[in-house]
Amino acid sequence: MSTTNPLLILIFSGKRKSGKDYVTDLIQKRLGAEVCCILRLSGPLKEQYAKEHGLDYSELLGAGKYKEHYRADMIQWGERKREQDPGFFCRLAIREARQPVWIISDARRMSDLQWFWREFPQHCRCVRVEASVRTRLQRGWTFTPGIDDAESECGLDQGVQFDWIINNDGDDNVLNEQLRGLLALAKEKSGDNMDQRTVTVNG
Ligand SMILES: Nc1ncnc2c1ncn2[C@@H]1O[C@H](COP(=O)(O)OP(=O)(O)O)[C@@H](O)[C@H]1O
Ligand SMILES: C[C@@](O)(CCOP(=O)(O)OP(=O)(O)O)CC(=O)O
Repeated sequence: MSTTNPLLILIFSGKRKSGKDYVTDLIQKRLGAEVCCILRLSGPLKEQYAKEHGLDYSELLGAGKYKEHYRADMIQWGERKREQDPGFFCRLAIREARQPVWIISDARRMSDLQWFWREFPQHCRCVRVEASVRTRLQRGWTFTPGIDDAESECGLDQGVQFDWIINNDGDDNVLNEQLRGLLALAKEKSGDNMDQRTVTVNG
């Protein structure tokens, strides 16, 4: 499989409603869509799951009850797929990425991190988005047994050396201040030599 070689891969994880989408959207706005793309591992997962089960993919992408109705089964289905092929969703997620900076907005499992580190050892950085339970509750989160205490939500709670931990409880000023280092690195990398950015992904 041929793809375009990234210069930086920012791999984001965090609990539900910690603000991963909010923070990654903000970073993409700062860098511009030609420089930075947002890739979701859950995108191809939902697409394949919908195909195999005769479901509505666009409804699964939404934030409504439809996705929640299928979430537990989707998690289990995705885990079975990953057991057979740990890179399955990672490869699908990056297939159309052309920008120099990639944001993976929803890493959940060690196998996802390991796949990226193995394929792109020079380019990966891990970022954790954190928000308090109180903030997450205000954003509409409710604890769901079988989901919030399972690997899908807790798989990266331990054992990862994060390059940045972003606290997302405050206002945009607090957030912007914490993103300075990360944005500076992305600008530095994407300003680097952008030649020879074609690579073959095997795993
Ligand atoms: N710093 C913030 N300021 C204002 N609203 C935020 C902030 N972070 C997240 N939100 C809001 O909280 C909700 C959950 O955030 P989201 O990014 O979807 O979380 P996650 O992707 O981690 O589940 C969204 O409605 C989002 O707009
Ligand atoms: C089956 C999932 O991929 C569903 C993920 O759906 P979203 O990516 O929409 O996640 P939330 O922000 O938590 O609502 C989870 C997994 O185990 O891979």
